[in-house]
Amino acid sequence: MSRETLSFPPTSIPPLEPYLPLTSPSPSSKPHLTLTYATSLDASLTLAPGVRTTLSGPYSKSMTHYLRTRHNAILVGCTTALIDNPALNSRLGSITSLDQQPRPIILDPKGRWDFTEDSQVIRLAAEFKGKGPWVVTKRGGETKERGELLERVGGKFLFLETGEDGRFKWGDVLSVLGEQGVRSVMVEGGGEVINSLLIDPENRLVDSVIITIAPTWLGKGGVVVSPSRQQGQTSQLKLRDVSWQPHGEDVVLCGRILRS
Ligand SMILES: NC(=O)C1=CN([C@@H]2O[C@H](COP(=O)(O)OP(=O)(O)OC[C@H]3O[C@@H](n4cnc5c(N)ncnc54)[C@H](OP(=O)(O)O)[C@@H]3O)[C@@H](O)[C@H]2O)C=CC1
Ligand SMILES: Nc1nc(O)c(N)c(N[C@@H]2O[C@H](COP(=O)(O)O)[C@@H](O)[C@H]2O)n1
Repeated sequence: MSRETLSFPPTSIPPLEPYLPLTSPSPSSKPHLTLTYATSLDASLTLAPGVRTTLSGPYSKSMTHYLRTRHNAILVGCTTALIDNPALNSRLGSITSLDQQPRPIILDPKGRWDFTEDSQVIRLAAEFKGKGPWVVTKRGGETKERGELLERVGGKFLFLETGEDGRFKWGDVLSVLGEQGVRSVMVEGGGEVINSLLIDPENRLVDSVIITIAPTWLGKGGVVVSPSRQQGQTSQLKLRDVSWQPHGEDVVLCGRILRS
């Protein structure tokens, strides 16, 4: 149960601002995509598959909750939804209206996320402490009962086709969210989601990255951010416009992907 109340100091906002979505974006453009996650010094998101690991300290955690208020939507893969049972809302004490909460989006092509009314994200939506989730699935990935539960809390299923690899194209995901009025998406993870976005061949999907680096090594065997190199790839995937900010004992790295 998440009953905490967080605060983020206004003085910490200006360094993040250049990497955040515009407050009045053009409705015709692709939604702004911010890739944001917490990592260990050895690029792990979690100690082992199937495990939730806390990496962010209290200051960077508050920053994440501020970022959540600055995006229309927050997206995770269904394994993260299954393992973490996340809240996916913002617990900043300054929030006064549901409009300030991001829309949780779960990528779940096969309907593996077995949510019930006790799932955190559903419960919080029922209590108006977060928005009802949108579950992006393939036809057949939905059930009537789950559809009704989503509707009761203001969520819904969105349907997309997958490719032969069983995956949605990221461009299609962003298009369907754009059609629903979403102008900015904060992608939190997990590993597969992040790595697949980073191997997008033209690097046109990710607008900015905001990464919390915790002063810890998790060791081998975790879920790691390390995108597969494309066949014949010799260039590095680099960031530009980089800035670093300390948040307690963590360091927050902001940047934009350098396009070759
Ligand atoms: N430190 C941090 O900041 C964060 C840590 N985490 C951690 O990450 C771990 C989970 O990561 P991981 O195991 O890699 O799983 P993910 O959360 O990335 O989910 C992967 C699943 O999501 C679905 N999916 C992902 N991309 C697509 C796509 N393009 N099209 C269709 N479906 C897609 C697939 O479901 P299917 O297989 O059913 O097709 C896939 O197996 C957890 O332990 C969690 O705690 C998560 C977020 C942030
Ligand atoms: N920023 C950040 N730091 C960590 O240490 C984390 N483990 C995560 N995980 C992500 O946050 C979600 C949990 O959110 P709630 O607190 O339940 O709202 C989790 O599902 C990951 O996406 N993030």
